[in-house]
Amino acid sequence: MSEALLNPAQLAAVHHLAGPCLVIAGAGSGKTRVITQKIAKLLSEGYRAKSIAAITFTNKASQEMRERAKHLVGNKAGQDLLISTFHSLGVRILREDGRHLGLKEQFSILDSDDVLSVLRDAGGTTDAATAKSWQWTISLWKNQNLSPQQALAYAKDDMERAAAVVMQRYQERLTAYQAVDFDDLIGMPLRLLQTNDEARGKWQETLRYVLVDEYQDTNAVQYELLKCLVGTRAMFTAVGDDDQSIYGWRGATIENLKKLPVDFPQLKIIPLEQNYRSTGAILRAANNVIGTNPKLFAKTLWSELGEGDPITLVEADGEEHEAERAVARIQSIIASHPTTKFSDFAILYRANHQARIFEQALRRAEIPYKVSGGQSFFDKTEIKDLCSWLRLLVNQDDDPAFLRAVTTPKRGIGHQTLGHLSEFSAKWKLSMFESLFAESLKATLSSKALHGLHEFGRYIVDLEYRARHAVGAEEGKALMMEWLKDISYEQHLIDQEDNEKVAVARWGNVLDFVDWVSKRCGGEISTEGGITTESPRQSLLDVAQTISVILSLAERKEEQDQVVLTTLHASKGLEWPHVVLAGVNEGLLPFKADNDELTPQRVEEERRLMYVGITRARRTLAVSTLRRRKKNRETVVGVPSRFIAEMKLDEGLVKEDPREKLKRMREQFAAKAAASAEKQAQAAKDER
Ligand SMILES: Nc1ncnc2c1ncn2[C@@H]1O[C@H](COP(=O)(O)OP(=O)(O)OP(=O)(O)O)[C@@H](O)[C@H]1O
Ligand SMILES: [Mg+2]
Repeated sequence: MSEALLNPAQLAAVHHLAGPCLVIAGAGSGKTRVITQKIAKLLSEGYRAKSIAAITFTNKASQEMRERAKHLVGNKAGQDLLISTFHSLGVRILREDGRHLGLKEQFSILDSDDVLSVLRDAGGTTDAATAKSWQWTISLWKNQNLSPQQALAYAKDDMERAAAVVMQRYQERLTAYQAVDFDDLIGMPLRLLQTNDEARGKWQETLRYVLVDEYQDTNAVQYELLKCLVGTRAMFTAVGDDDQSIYGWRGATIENLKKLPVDFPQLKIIPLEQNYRSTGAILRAANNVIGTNPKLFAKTLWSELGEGDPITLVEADGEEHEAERAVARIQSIIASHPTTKFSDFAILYRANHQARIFEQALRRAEIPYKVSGGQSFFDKTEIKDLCSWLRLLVNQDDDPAFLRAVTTPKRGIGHQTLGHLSEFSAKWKLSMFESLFAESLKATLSSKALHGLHEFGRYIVDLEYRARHAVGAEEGKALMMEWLKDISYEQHLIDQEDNEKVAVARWGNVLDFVDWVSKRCGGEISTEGGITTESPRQSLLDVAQTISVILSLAERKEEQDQVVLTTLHASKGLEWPHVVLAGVNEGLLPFKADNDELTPQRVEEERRLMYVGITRARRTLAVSTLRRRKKNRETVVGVPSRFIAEMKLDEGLVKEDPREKLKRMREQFAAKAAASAEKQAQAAKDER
């Protein structure tokens, strides 16, 4: 990549080295590209790699930027660049110079759970909700750079005053533990640089040039830190888009954009107007939506990529139907454009919990995917626990599954016993399960231990028998519930979790899993657009077999070619050729909790989120909305999001006709799968 691939405005931003520079421009206009190119420019101007700091919003974005930089400037220089988030830069400053604040080099960093437990302790409460609300409030204060004393003065009611008092005690405890929380990773370096001339001089000398991506989502403390780092030399470039400011709820403030020209009168502001990412249809929809918000910086964004495909509106009957339609869309696009990869697709949603149904549908279709910026349903501890049992039913020689099942929930079989069993099985080349009933095992184990193991073994054999004969949804479900009761799994979750709410949520996941599995036992009858497909009823063991295969496929595939599932927040800065925006309904996007008020400011931030979502798409965009949706386990009527009307799709819209599309898709996909199987068979033959 060379500078030839920059337009004049981008070039101006890259070449402006005389002072501070702000690139303010819409999505996909090449702001991030300006940053990487500017790094190359700085190196060519004689800046040392170690003296250039580029600050990104997430760790993942840092990694990507480093890769791109290496590509441009070579591995050595690429490695030496200081590319990090504000937080990891903060860690670095504190490790080197935290001693001026009384911090040892090896201080610890508390994660959110640690913070909660310190807060419970400091505030003398066991109530999780109270501790959470303190955590939230204290974090917001810290992001506004308020000390506990200032917070107390600032507190506007009894609740806030209580939080400020807890904040004081919380801070004292952190000092005593030599620990810092995430907010301190910004706040403490700032305090250090503001109060210690030597440290400030050192860091200003070390970092000769600073570049900041996603500037619109910095908070007040980060801005102050940036100011301290660049000092009066003010050698920095910030790039951002006020229309993509989506972290206001976490204390990010658009004020930082307004302050910049005031604090740095010599600031050069460069707008970019050409969008290189999206087709005309997508860009128009994005501009229409964001046009509804009040403007901070006027912007025009145009694209040379042509009108492209119209945007597809999908109206789904419910969440499962929505997921099926998304899967069908992926299959259909791949079938008609054979060079398309799975990694060309992203499914974006507002809230993490929306991922699960998509995961299940993708698994069923054997499409590889990864859940980014959140945990996969199938990676949740409770689901992995249950899957280990199912795997063991299918294949008793699966040692890892055996080990997990025999210890989850705990049944008095200790590590020592299992250690002996493992040695024994290795010696005799048996699986652990096979070893259970070996005569000679008696010699190595106490009769109590042996009894426990035998009991477990017999239970598995019996459960396998019953699973083989539990055919259909009702029987499958009944057997699973019986099994969970036999092993007291719900109690196990309660014992494991201090927090009752979490235990209840985990049990809820278990029930969802039971529903999902038993539905498979029932055989599926799905009717879409007049086509009815029916798969036969199966036994629980058959379904367990399919799940085992799917699980092992998923484990093997640590590959790159995967559909991405991610929240809108985590999708910032990224792009995909094909995007599905899911659950575009009132209540979901804009999001509204039951006792929550949707203020105009909130709607504006949600609208920016919608804008971020639309602008991730390069070639095709499907917006899907639910006619009925689940809310607190009840089904309610789904109202399309106001943002759909704001897209003004009238001319450029197709409504997906499920009947035609589905039929065509199934035929194409089947033909393609058959051709590929044939090719593989031929290749195997040739090899022989
Ligand atoms: N001058 C250019 N010529 C061709 N392609 C470009 C040019 N500038 C940027 N691009 C491409 O356009 C796409 C968007 O660029 P980039 O990600 O830098 O935009 P951005 O402004 O940072 O977007 P976002 O606001 O979403 O973060 C990328 O695929 C990038 O490689
Ligand atoms: Mg970007």
